[in-house]
Amino acid sequence: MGLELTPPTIALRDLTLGYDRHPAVHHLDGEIAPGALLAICGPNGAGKSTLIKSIVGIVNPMGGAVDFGGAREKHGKREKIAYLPQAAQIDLSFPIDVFDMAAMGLWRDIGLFGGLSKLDLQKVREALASVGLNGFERRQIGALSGGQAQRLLFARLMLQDAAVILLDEPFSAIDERTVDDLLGLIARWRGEGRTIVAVLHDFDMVRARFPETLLLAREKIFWGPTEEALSPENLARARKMIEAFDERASACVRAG
Ligand SMILES: Nc1ncnc2c1ncn2[C@@H]1O[C@H](COP(=O)(O)OP(=O)(O)OP(=O)(O)O)[C@@H](O)[C@H]1O
Repeated sequence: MGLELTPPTIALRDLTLGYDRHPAVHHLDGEIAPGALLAICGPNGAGKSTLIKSIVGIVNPMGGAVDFGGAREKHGKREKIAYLPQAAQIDLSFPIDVFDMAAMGLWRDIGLFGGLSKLDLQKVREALASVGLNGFERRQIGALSGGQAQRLLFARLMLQDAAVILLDEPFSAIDERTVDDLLGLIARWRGEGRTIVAVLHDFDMVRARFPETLLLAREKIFWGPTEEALSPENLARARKMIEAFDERASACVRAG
């Protein structure tokens, strides 16, 4: 599948994010270059999901901005961002089969009530085949294993044909073979010039596959080459930073 739009530079400018006026991410600056393959790492509660959601536009900044350099509106269309939330936030219990679920990746192009053309049907079949789900087209999604469900979600992402793809812990509770297959897809997307940002906890995988890493612990600990980002010193600083926040949190609870 060719890339219709070149990815924008995504600039985070003094970005502060939070919930109910409690900041979760502080004063973050940095740029995600077009075609970047960026891992976001950090302890639990570091603000990784919150950051991803702010790039998608689900969480609004308390301060600063996520700046697409005016490129979010191009050719009369909103720049497409594909987003895969954490598995726990995805409801796979509704009655729909694998084929129709994957085809939902095309809805921006065909509209909610548009029919699928022959070419669309072909695209869906190809996407399912490329994640190893041929033969599963008419299976209800609730009857898939965790790994098969994740393959399906990757097929749907692929059909969105977005210039920017954001993945929040895409490999938790997924077996090694599925992870390898899905990492292969990510490499293919990168080869097509897409920007890919993934929240990941497996440092070995990040070192092997992701050239650039943002190590986050409520604020930027390091953003740059992965080997440096994940140095023992930076990881220790990230842990300390989160512990400091936890202490403050429990002090507030006691005070309340
Ligand atoms: N909807 C929400 N309402 C209030 N607070 C929230 C909400 N979502 C997240 N938070 C808080 O914001 C902080 C950052 O959470 P976030 O989920 O971004 O961290 P994370 O780095 O993705 O963590 P994990 O690795 O555990 O998924 C945490 O203190 C969390 O409790």
